[in-house]
Amino acid sequence: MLQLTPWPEHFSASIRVPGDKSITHRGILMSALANGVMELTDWLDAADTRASLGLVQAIGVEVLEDRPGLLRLKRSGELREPLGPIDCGNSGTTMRLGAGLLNGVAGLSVLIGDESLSRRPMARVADPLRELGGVIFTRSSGTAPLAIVGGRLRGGHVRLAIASAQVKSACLLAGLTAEEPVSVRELLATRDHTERMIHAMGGQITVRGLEATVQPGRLEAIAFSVPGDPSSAAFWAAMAALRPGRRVVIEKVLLSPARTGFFRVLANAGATVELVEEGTVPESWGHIVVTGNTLKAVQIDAQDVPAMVDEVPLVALLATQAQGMSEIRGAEELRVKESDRIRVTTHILETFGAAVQERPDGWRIEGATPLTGGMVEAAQDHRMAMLAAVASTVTTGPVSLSGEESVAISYPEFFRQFLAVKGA
Ligand SMILES: O=C(O)C1=C[C@@H](OP(=O)(O)O)[C@@H](O)[C@H](O)C1
Ligand SMILES: C=C(OP(=O)(O)O)C(=O)O
Repeated sequence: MLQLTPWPEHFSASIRVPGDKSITHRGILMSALANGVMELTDWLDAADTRASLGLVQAIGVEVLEDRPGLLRLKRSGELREPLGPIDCGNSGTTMRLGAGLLNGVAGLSVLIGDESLSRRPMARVADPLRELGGVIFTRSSGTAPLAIVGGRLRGGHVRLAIASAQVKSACLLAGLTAEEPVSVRELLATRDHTERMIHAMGGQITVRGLEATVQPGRLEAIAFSVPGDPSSAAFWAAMAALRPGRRVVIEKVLLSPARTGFFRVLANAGATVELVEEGTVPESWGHIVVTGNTLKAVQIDAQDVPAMVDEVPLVALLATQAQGMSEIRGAEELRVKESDRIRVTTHILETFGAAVQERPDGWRIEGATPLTGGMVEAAQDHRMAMLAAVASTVTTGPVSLSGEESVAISYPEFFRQFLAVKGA
């Protein structure tokens, strides 16, 4: 249990956040489909990406170097059938992208996960892979464990019924080892790191609007530096935006438009937000400066969600400090993340005294309301733990937070940095 005491009204900080989780996962997983040595500098070393590392090691990828700041991986020979079940831990990305990748491994692969991951929907990935000819089983509830009989995928065309970069990516990775090309049509544009990385690694991929088509073929390994994760940067940006007179600079962050929706919402709410591009490899990256001003209410709907899906709970927190009625709709996907993030966010914000009306797909939130503090639980969800910590920077009283160790999933150094910035 962590005791978080109230913060000063104003502060100014410069922060470096860990490497992007989505890009690190893809770099690790795609090393299994490549010739040569894959080299990731500034990779995210956290529990979720370690699950992906375990997965590729189980099928024959060799770790040449694994140290802070540098990961070097090489596929040795043909991919081999894993000896036992592969534990994806808490990581949906490992399980779903892994389900696609393992179609290219002859034999049986079984994917298991922790209690939270074992509750999350996997039929969404098993169904389209089956449509492409894959042989894949889930429990009758459509959840993990997953069993994949590899080497059978034909290829073809699938149309996805939900907006999910993980499901799209699973189909594209499966397509690289299929007999025929795979085309995936998505519902709304989601993060396109997989498409970009296939292209950068010499794969044949075309993207037209919402449809991506990949040709089967081996990739070539690449070396690149992973920019900071905008979903981790969002916690610092929110802390600054919550009060006039606060300012943060976040260095070397991924600025891909498919990931920066939250920063656009901050600007619409009245914060001063600058995204300054400094490079374009492996994708646009640069620094972000956020200065707090008086906030006004925001309106979010389904179209806005994919570019900020993991940041939506922070929008709810901001709405409690914004003048007027904010409405967040079309975010029902949050209910099937590591926790039911709509319910847990409501619980945290209500405990602190906010005026929150929960809906099936989001919230109506009336602001601005003073937040008191109190005792909250992160529901073993890293993003809920960090949400509560960000909220504690504007509460009048202390916050007791349990489940704070969950930050090891995506941002192990979060609380160390948080206390350092506060000067505690
Ligand atoms: O593709 C990815 O790397 C991710 C996609 C999103 O999930 P969905 O595909 O379920 O929307 C996101 O919530 C997750 O943290 C990472
Ligand atoms: C939803 C998340 O990750 P995953 O789906 O990979 O567990 C997240 O990091 O917020």
